[in-house]
Amino acid sequence: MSGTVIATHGLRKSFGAVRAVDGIDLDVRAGDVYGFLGANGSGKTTTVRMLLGLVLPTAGTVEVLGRPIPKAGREVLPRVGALIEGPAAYGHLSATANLSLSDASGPGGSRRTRKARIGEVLDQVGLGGVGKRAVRGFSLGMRQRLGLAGALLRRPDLLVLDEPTNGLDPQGIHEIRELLLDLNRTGTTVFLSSHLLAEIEQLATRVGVLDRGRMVLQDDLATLTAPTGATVVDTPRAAQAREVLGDRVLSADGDRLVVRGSEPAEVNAVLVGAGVPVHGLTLQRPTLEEVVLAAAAGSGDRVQAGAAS
Ligand SMILES: Nc1ncnc2c1ncn2[C@@H]1O[C@H](COP(=O)(O)OP(=O)(O)OP(=O)(O)O)[C@@H](O)[C@H]1O
Repeated sequence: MSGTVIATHGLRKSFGAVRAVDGIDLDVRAGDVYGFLGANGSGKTTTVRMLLGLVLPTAGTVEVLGRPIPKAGREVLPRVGALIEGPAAYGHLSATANLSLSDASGPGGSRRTRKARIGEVLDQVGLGGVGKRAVRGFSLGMRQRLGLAGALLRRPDLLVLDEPTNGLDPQGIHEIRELLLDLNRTGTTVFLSSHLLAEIEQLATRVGVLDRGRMVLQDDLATLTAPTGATVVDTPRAAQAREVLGDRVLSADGDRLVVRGSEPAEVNAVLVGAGVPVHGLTLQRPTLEEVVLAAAAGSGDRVQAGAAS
């Protein structure tokens, strides 16, 4: 698979006077882990629903795997695994029975391979030991994993996940992250929404930021957090270092200076040559949080920066 996997143009959804999604152009490419970041209520779920043909846009177009949605949904959606808010399951049935039902009810699931595929996806999401247990007794995290198992049943080319780590404990979050990265390494394009900046920063190769229905930023994470051309120096003799470096010092904060120049070794040589001890040198890079804050005043504090462990 190559090229564009999700493309929307001017995608909009209004609910009465509320523009939940306000003219967005998503650009997701094969091989991406695309992090769709936005505060609660910014329009992520509505967008995801439009990608899957569950909600009709008010205006604009959606293409998934090169085909228009909802028109070509029957052809495209069997190649897409999806997990959207609060996956539903029958509580009185086992995990295996639930997966068997959803495989049988959707298009394209071969009965011959069903049992093997179910066993495989339960193992993948860490539910291998509890496949026979009734879902009624599952924790929220286990239900979330079961939903993810359902999304993986057809070995999709594209996974679309709305807040996939909601309700998981730190260990569960870690496991899902590893699983998504593994799937991505073996060729699955992953589109996931989250309100957690740290989660997106740890997972995504490409980032889109939604703020009150509008896209305020979309680019590769590596580009967004590329070195700024400055070096951060830690030295116990900051005053002396400032004298040596003169107007190359862009800012100073205690023992830490930001110095113009993208070769730490060169900065080190200048300082050490002048007898200034250096404790640390790093290339300065903006964090995703800083980039998001700069792109949309007000949106950065609505997106949760808290660590996704
Ligand atoms: N069916 C609906 N009818 C009316 N308004 C809606 C409907 N669905 C969503 N909205 C509104 O659209 C806006 C975007 O909601 P949406 O659920 O897409 O956001 P979100 O980013 O997914 O947030 P969350 O993470 O809280 O689900 C909100 O103001 C919401 O109240």
